[in-house]
Amino acid sequence: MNTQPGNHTPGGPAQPNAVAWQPAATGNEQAGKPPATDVTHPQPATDPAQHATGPAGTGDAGKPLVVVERLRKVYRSGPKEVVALRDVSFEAYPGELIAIRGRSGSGKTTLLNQVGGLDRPDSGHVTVAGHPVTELPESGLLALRRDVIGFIFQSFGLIPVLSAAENVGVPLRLSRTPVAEREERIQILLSMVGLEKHVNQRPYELSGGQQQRVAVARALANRPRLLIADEPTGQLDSQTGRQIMQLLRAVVRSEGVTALVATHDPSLITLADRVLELHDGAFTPVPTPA
Ligand SMILES: Nc1ncnc2c1ncn2[C@@H]1O[C@H](COP(=O)(O)OP(=O)(O)OP(=O)(O)O)[C@@H](O)[C@H]1O
Repeated sequence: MNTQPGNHTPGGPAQPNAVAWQPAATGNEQAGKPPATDVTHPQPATDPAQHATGPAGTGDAGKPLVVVERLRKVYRSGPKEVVALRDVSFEAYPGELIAIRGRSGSGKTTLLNQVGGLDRPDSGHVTVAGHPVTELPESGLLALRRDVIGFIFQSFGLIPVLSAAENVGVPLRLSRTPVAEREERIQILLSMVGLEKHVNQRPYELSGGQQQRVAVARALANRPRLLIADEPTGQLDSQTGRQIMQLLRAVVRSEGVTALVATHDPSLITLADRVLELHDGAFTPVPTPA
C-alpha cells in the first residue's frame, strides 16, 4: 500500500486488497458495456459555465482525477485564528481509494469540504475531473456536486419521509433523469448495495448499516467520478463499519470511481490503496507496515 501523497505508480493505483463482499452486477457488466463511469473515455472540460454538467476532464489513464495544490484554510472567529489546512497538496488517480487518517481536529473534514466544493479555501487550488473547483462560481459548484461528486456522510443524511428507493432517486430527479431510466438505475443501485428487498422501507425502518448502504447508492446515482466519504462508519459498530468499507472498496472497483474516505478507524485503513495522514493540517509520512 502506498502511504505518501505523491507516491503513485503511473498507469494505475496500487493493487488493492481483496474484499470478501462483491456487489451484484450493475447491468452494464451484464450487457458487456464499460463501467457506468467510464474513466477511459473522458471529454474535455470547456468553460466554467459548462463545468460539472457531465463527465469531463482528466480521466486519461495515468492522469490524476483530483489535483490538490497548496490548499490553505484558516477559520477566524474574532481575533482567534485556527489554521486547519497548511498548504496541503496531493493527487488522486482514477480508481483509487484513498483513506485520509488523522486525529480529531487534524483537518480531515476541512480538506474534504474544500475538495468537494462545499467550502472555499483561503488559498490553493483543487481540480476534479478537469473542473477548477476552487475557481467555480456557486452555480458551477452546484452542478459539480450534482453530477461529478458523490457525498457520503457519517450521519447518512437520508430524508426520513422518503423510502430507500425515493432517497436514491433524489439526485436523479435533480439531474432530470427520465422516469424509466430513473427507476432502472434505482433498482440497479439498491441491488448493488444488497438492499433489493428494502426498496420501500423508510430510513427509520432500516439498520444503521442499511441506511449507510442507501446513502452509498444515492451517492452513486448520477455516476460520479469522485466519491467523498467523511467518517462513513463513524456511527456504526466495527463489524458493520467494515462491511460498509468493503462495500465502498467494491463499488470503487465496479463503478471505476475514485474515493476519498476520511476515517480515524485503523482497522479500515487496510482496505485503502493509499493512506494520507493528516496532523495539525499537514500531511505526515505514514509508516509502511513491515
Ligand atoms: N467552522 C469552524 N470554525 C472554526 N474552527 C473550525 C471550524 N471547523 C473546523 N474548525 C477547526 O479546524 C480544525 C480542523 O477541523 P476538522 O473538522 O477539519 O477536523 P477533523 O480531522 O475532521 O476532526 P474530526 O475527526 O473530529 O471530525 C479543528 O481545530 C477545528 O476545531
